[in-house]
Amino acid sequence: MVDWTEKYRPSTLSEVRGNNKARDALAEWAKSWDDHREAVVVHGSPGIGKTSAAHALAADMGWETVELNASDQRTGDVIERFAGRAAKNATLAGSSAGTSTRQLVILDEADNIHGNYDRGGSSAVTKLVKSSSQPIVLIANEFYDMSRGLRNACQEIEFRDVSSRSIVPVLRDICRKEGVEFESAALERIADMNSGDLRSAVNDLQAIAEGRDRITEENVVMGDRDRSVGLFEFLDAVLKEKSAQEALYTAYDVDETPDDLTKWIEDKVSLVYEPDELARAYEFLANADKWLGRVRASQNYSYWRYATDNLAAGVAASRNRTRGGWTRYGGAPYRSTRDKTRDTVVRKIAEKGGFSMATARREVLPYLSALTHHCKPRELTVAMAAYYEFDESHVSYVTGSGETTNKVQSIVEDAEELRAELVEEHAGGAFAGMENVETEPVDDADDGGDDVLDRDSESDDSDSEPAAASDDGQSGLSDFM
Ligand SMILES: Nc1ncnc2c1ncn2[C@@H]1O[C@H](COP(=O)(O)OP(=O)(O)OP(=O)(O)O)[C@@H](O)[C@H]1O
Repeated sequence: MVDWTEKYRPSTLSEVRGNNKARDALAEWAKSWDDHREAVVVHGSPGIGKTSAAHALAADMGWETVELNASDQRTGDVIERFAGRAAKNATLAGSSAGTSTRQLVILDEADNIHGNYDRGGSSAVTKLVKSSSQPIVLIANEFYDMSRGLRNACQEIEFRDVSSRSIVPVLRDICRKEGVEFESAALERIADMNSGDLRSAVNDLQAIAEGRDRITEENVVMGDRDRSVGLFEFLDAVLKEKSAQEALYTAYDVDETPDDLTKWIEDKVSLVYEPDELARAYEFLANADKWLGRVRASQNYSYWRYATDNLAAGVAASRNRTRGGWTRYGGAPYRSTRDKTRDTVVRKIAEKGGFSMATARREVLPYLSALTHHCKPRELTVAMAAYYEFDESHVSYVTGSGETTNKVQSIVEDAEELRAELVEEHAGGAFAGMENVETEPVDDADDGGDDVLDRDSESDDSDSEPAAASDDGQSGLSDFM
């Protein structure tokens, strides 16, 4: 059981489907590199073949590759040394072999440099790009998230989402190689469902084909998706009962984020799986962790999809057989203090706004973080803390500031005052109403002691059902400024 997106990664540019023009431009860039010596940015949505194209290009040109991931490296300094060394090695190798072997430097997540590098990272990369003695391909989702200096220093090639028409032949080739029969309509449907993202189309195909030697259009249709699923039903689906495809769909119906689902599966899989199954499952979990890491580094939540593919379909496909019976799954998996703080913050946001946990986490939290980065503007940070009743640890989590700073403490104090004033002013009104909504203790995440969740308490677990918003629960921070 191997990951088909890896197994069928294009090995030459001609196997990269769709984007013919962009592909030709990339080949042309490489062939003429000696004349212009510029780096190139390849940008476009996740899963459409940018990284594959860079590797395939190197293979076609007979170049070595060095891959750097922007979010892995702490400082621009590291890149400079790393790429400098790569360049030097290449020169040495080239001169000793009497040929000019090139090393293609592939810098992934180039749109994510300022966020994750220490100060100066972006300019260090720009400097590297300008002075490199080796060709560099930068990969990015968002061209305009790169600094202007960096953009100006590079050629630019855009990859567009891959059309269904181009996705279908990729799926067809894989089916033939895997000996899976198919109805054309089934492959067309998979292509359509994945709107331009080849990685997720291939993942879907693998989940659907698991345990089948023929796939029909009917197999592709999602069942009843309009229900919510509890954690233990999800664990049973993945670890014991369901096909890879059904396990994947079940994962979409649990109101938990992929980080939490991954932790649950990691924690419980060994209660059910035998050693050979476990070994395969851990590989998929490692993949899921990789995608979660990319979400954290880039705040690009489209990667969640790939994490879910791995943690649900991949882990389910790692089983040799289905199992029945009842499993004592026990308590919630270990979570760090930071995880618990995050969960409390997300829950408070979900409750105040009437959002699902996933929406609070994916859409609202990043937005609040961006608005109040390092507690600026202060007034807005105070208003936010008042509205959501955040304490110091919550404010510092959201704003990315140190918890014990006087700044955070004084913000929380002011927030408490503001809240008291507003409650008084609006006595009987919306704010006071919210006060009532909040009286029930909804979160036990911060005390660390009683996280234990068992089957009996699952149904009254307040996690999955955020309290309804009060009348104007969605009215926004500006109302309190
Ligand atoms: N254009 C394509 N032709 C053939 N296969 C593709 C193509 N695009 C993606 N794939 C499949 O999807 C997988 C992921 O592609 P790749 O890593 O190149 O995407 P990407 O655009 O670099 O995405 P990301 O920005 O998420 O890294 C490949 O291993 C391959 O299986």
